Amino acid sequence: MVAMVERWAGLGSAMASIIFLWSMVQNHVPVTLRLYLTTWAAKLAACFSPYLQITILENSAGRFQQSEFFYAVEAYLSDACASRARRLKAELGSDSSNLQVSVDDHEEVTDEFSGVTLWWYASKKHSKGNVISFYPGEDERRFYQVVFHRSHRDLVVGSYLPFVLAEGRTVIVKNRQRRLFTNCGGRRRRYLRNSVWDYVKFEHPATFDTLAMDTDQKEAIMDDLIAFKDGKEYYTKVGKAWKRGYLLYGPPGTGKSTMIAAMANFLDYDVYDLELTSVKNNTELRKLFIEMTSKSIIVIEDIDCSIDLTGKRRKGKKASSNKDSDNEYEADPTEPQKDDESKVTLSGLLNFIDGLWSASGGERIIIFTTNHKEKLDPALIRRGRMDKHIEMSYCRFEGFKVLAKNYLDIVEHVLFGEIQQLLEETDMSPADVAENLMPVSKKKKKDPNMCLAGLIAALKQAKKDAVEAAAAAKAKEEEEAEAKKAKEKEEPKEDK
Ligand SMILES: Nc1ncnc2c1ncn2[C@@H]1O[C@H](COP(=O)(O)OP(=O)(O)OP(=O)(O)O)[C@@H](O)[C@H]1O
Repeated sequence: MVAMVERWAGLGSAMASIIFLWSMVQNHVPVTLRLYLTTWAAKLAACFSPYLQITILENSAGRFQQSEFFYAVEAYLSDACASRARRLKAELGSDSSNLQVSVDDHEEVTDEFSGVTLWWYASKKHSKGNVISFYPGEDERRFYQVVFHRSHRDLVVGSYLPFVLAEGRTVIVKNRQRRLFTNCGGRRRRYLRNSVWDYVKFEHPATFDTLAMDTDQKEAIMDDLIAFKDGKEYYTKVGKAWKRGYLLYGPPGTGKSTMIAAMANFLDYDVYDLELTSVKNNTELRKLFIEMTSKSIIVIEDIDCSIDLTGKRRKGKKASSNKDSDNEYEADPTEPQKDDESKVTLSGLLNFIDGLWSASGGERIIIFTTNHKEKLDPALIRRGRMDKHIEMSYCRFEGFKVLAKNYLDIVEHVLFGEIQQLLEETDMSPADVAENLMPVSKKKKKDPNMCLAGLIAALKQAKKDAVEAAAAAKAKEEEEAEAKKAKEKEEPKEDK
């Protein structure tokens, strides 16, 4: 042991002499030659070094996929080694009271495995060349490196790294903080995060229990989701990409967005809210798809408003916040019209839904929502693309009972009979029913009688309005028929 120490001390003084000489020489050597010598010195040092290093990049497959191994390492180090690091970063965990502390970038930490010491460190690399950059930018790739003695190579590759992967996965599941991604966030924020997506924590509380819907329909959807989630082997066996499409259609306020949140909570998936009107062209769309992770739900709301079914994207903003006019877009007259190559097209969208890109990563659900199913191109919603079409409809008694439990904590009431009768005769959305069950004052909150009486009044009013609207429509129809008849009578006279 002493001899070994002496040998290392000798080596240390030799190194000190070399460094001293090098500092003297480099002032008199041209820059190009200096770079050349530095590169060779690094290569030489690597050859003689008794240590090996393994790099784990954040992006694998040429940047197209985020590496699961990288995130497993990140989670493992945070959990197992963070206590030994000097510089840490802290973030809020899955519930806001849960603080997650992890190792900061450019920090080195040690780990022990079967009596062997390993050194980990995190850094960033510039994609164009070998320059290590310490500033956030679009072309930076994060990576972890583990350094160990070459005699432990088999142990590290065969046992340690698989151990890190398994432990990291467990930590990820434990700390999983689901995210709601959007492509509408500020460009600057996305740039700083080095991603085309911006995100916030996904916190929607909806579940299938709180969803007002026919019980059988609800159970069928949950069964379908479970079959999908557990279906990896099945999809591989039949040679299909592991993805599933759902079309949610129905009038405004019937719970399409709520259903998406319930699905995400049920499956424990992230949600990507894709706003097509903010996507410049098919190339940008491809980039967005590539950067989505697996175990995610991709949502395109009001699909009939985003894509012109002749294949061209509509431009401009929503004309009004009025639900009934949600499908209308006004062209911006100040903006010059661009040619088709600079737009997202229907065929571009279809390519990414069922093209090769959609298969990378797997375990993805794609959901379209619309208030007007009949306006959609059959190609867009055919089975295989949108595998399941789910109608979200007006509130009936079964749905109402769920809302009464959610909002008033009651499962029975003397007024339920009258409400059931009215709900069968009137089309009212669950959103409107829920609105009537919401407390408007402290007093009303304590009194379900008042809420239910208010709902009965609203249902009666809605029924009356519907009868009047139907009578007015009928009268108009009759008037038009009369006018047509009168015109037909007059026309032969004129001919004479
Ligand atoms: N089926 C439902 N079950 C429980 N709550 C519902 C349901 N439908 C609507 N709601 C309530 O109404 C609100 C609006 O519903 P939601 O946004 O899900 O409707 P939507 O069908 O997506 O509407 P739009 O077509 O206008 O986007 C929700 O926040 C929720 O509180």
